[in-house]
Amino acid sequence: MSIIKNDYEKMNITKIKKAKNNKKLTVITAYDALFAKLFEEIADIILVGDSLNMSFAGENDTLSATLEQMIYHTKAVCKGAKNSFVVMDMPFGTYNNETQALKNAVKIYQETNAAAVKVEGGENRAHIVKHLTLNSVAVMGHIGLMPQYVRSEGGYKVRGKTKEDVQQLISDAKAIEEAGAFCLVIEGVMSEAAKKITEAINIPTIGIGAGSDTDGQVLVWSDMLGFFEEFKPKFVRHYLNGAELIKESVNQYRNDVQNKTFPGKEEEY
Ligand SMILES: Nc1nc(=O)c2c([nH]1)NC[C@@H]1CN(c3ccc(C(=O)N[C@@H](CCC(=O)O)C(=O)O)cc3)CN21
Ligand SMILES: CC(C)C(=O)C(=O)O
Ligand SMILES: [Mg+2]
Repeated sequence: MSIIKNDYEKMNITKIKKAKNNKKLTVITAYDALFAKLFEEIADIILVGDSLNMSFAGENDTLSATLEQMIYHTKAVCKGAKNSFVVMDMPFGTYNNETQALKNAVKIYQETNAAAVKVEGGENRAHIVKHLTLNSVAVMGHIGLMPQYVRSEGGYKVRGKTKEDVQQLISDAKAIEEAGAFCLVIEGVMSEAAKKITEAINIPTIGIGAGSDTDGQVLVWSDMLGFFEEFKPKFVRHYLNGAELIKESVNQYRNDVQNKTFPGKEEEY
């Protein structure tokens, strides 16, 4: 434990809100119990992102992730990180209207220990966020580049490049705050715009590809640890050469098997 220097404290909504203009929030994704346990006492929030559809399931985008799959992974993450504030992404198509969104959010609360859900959308979806928060569901918003819109938008596009778009993003952020969200992810937004959005609202913003002026940062665990070799957008920093280290180790294992040095005497019964 001694090598990990941190001031970990168990998170709750009140503490997260107080982090605005205070301590930067560190958010990381997790998809299973083993990794969730490793992140538990370091990250402020663990996100079970629908990015798992790409980095876990090998699909090309997040759209085919199902509610059942997300619940399965969220259960595993909550088991591994019992003390963490866990947020689950509501997958594409599970919050198209108020009634459907609430029904699915209640199912998430009934079947997992997630503390909150995350939904993508700005002004256009604020009424859905409002319906959830009015019914006691804690909601993290997500604006800017919204991966669940990739097919309808025809790609991933960095936002906030024009005055008009910056104004739209600020309106989106305000609408989501007004709807009762406790926190807001800003993804793929020009840094200057993300700064303006952060200044325009009173709930903490969590950036990914949105510069350093948000109230926190989020990264996908397999990106930042270098396990997802094909995915290296500009905003990812590799803190570990995961893929390289794993391939070297498995290669070593194969060599040991082939030259019969594994198992050794001390590994036998
Ligand atoms: N593993 C993983 N990490 C993520 O960060 C992530 C996912 N999956 N899945 C869901 C979304 C998809 N994300 C993406 C996907 C592609 C780009 C991308 O192509 N970015 C371009 C910039 C595009 C532009 O300039 O308009 C890049 O080259 O960085 C960015 C974010 C972020 N999210
Ligand atoms: C990248 C984060 C914000 C996310 O939504 C995900 O992991 O699905
Ligand atoms: Mg997501």
